[in-house]
Amino acid sequence: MSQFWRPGSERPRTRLIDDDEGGVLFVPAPPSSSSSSGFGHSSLERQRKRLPVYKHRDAVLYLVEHHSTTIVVGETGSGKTTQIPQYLKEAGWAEGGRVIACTQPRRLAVQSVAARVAEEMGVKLGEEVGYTIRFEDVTNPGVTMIKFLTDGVLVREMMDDPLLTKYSIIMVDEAHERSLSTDMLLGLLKKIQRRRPDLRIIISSATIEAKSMSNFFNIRRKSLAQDAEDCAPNKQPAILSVEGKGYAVEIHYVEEPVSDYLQAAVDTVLLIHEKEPPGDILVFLTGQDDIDAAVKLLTGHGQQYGSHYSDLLVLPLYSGLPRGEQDLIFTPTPKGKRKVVISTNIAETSLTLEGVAYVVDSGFSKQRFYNPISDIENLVVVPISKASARQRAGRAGRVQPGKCYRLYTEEYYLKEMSPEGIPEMQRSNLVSCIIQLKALGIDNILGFDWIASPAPEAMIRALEILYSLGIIDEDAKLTSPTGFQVAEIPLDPMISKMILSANDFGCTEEIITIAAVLSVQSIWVSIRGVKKEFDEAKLRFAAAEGDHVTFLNIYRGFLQSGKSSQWCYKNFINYHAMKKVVDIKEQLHNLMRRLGIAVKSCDRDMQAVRKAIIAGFFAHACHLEEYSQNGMYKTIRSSQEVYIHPSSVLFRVNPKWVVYHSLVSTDKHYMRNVIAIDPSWLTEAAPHFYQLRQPNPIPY
Ligand SMILES: Nc1ncnc2c1ncn2[C@@H]1O[C@H](COP(=O)(O)OP(=O)(O)OP(=O)(O)O)[C@@H](O)[C@H]1O
Repeated sequence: MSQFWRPGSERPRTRLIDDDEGGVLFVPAPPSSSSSSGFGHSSLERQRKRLPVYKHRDAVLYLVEHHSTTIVVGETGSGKTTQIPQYLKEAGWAEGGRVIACTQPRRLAVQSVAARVAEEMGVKLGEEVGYTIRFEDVTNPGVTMIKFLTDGVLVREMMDDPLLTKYSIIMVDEAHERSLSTDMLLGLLKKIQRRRPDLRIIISSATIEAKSMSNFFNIRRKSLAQDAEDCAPNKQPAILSVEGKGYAVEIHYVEEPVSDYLQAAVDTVLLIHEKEPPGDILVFLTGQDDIDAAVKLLTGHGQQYGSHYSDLLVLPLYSGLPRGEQDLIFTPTPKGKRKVVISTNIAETSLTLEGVAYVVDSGFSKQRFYNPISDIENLVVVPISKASARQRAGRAGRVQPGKCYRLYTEEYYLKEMSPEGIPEMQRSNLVSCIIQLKALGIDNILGFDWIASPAPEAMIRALEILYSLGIIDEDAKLTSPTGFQVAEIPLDPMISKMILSANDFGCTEEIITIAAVLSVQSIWVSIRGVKKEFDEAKLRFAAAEGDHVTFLNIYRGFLQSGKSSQWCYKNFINYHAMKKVVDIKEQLHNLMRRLGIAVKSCDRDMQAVRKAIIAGFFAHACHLEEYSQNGMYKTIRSSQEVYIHPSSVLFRVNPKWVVYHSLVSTDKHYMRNVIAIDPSWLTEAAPHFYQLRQPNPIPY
């Protein structure tokens, strides 16, 4: 603790938010504002007019009218996301049944921003303002004028409507995040623009490199005369810089690098609580493990040191957290309490948490890195970029002045931190992305107009996997019907292939249940301090075949209980997750109907179920090392050392042959959701794959 600056304990080295050249971008705070919720429409109207973007309303509308693409760069909290869609609606861009779309990389942001805009417009969410995320559509076709959605959902919509004809304007928000779907979307939108001169695109962010984005969208004109004839807008992108920001955010840096960012974050929270005036705290850590540890330390502190610290209301936030628990971060902080939200970078962009006055930034995040040689995706803790650091600081100062405590030195920030992160496209498994592009008729994936090209090795590996699954043929074209059907299912291609194969084994009913469970993060609720009871509850459902069959037992139990929340509570099962499973299953049912596949049950023939799982996941087969004392397996495909995850019902059971759903890597590679198999089923399901991959036959 002593090695870093203590807030309030000595004179802080304070910087106002500065740009990379050290110039001060601080703009005096507007007159004090009140919080929104519970306030009347006119108060919200006043708040809207105080936002920096309001002064640029006419400029936004002018540029959008006259340019195919407009790039809007404006400080965090300046009002881009919530205001621009409303200006466009007011200017008539949603008339005649047209819709204004605004995409976000994250589901949580989609939901919260849509709710805010509906509130500002005084309408019910799901009517004039709605949102769509995977498996959740809160819109009313024909009524919804402003629609928030994830960029992934918009790409998927193109399968039914390749030119996205219902949209007059598509605003790609937080484009700096460069998620896989954002990059795909940008390339696709550029293609659509050529066919739809009426479509307008807005790219917005606080931290985007506007010039390179503008170069990407700079479509060469046919000729000025031709343009005039087409009444086409100017194809050269316009760049609008929204000057000004909401409230001041003081940035504090540590004097010396910290050796343990988790402990430093906890200490900083305690010091803020001790020394600083009321205001909630938002802490950025890397993942669930870190977050759980910090929650434990902070709540433990409260119990140990009494009333002052027990004023802290500590809440975790990560994508795997059930919806009900995520929603707690938006509820007003009870009087006399200070909320501490400990989050992954899920809260880094777009979110406004009303009470937050302090941000603690660890300087790290967890990112996926895919290794195409081993076909393993690792979650790695890496330093964040400057763009992320500025976004994190921007979560303070939205409804009141704020402070951001960076747990790294100013010198590090200025001299060593990279300006932007690596686009997800260049560190991801590309299987899903390739299927989607192929389904949209883009066969030459390498020749696609990427804003940053993906690695050729990852591309080759993805094509190999798709070929082995029978989703593409020798010419790398989608197979019919399998390839086209897989593309229709909004799930990982291996799961989609498993669902389609279930038809051959007469167990589609069971397999779509399993697919639905695999689509929610976790159906268990693990409560600290009751491990024994939790393990006992798990055992009540455990199936010798493995986790997937265990899920079927739980699902059956839930239905037999009449979908009771009490039953869930008693069995440590997450009620919200189970409701979601029922909902997703229903949607998969409808999808099967659309694909002309009858949903049949195999009536507890678990061999059929396991064979269907293998049809999708044969590439994830592993064999227990013969003399292994510690449950070490090797993947058949690349001889990687892997272990069964302790959360699996097969943990310590260690069947000889298994197939897993996914790997998580911490100190070791752990298999999550594991099923025991007979090795002969592998060659039965994928003889081509095992001949190709396995020069020495599998040792039966
Ligand atoms: N849920 C909310 N409650 C209270 N105020 C809100 C809420 N959402 C937005 N605001 C207010 O509107 C302002 C603008 O938010 P908006 O999300 O439009 O900004 P932005 O420029 O898109 O920021 P970012 O780049 O961080 O996403 C916030 O700074 C805040 O003052």
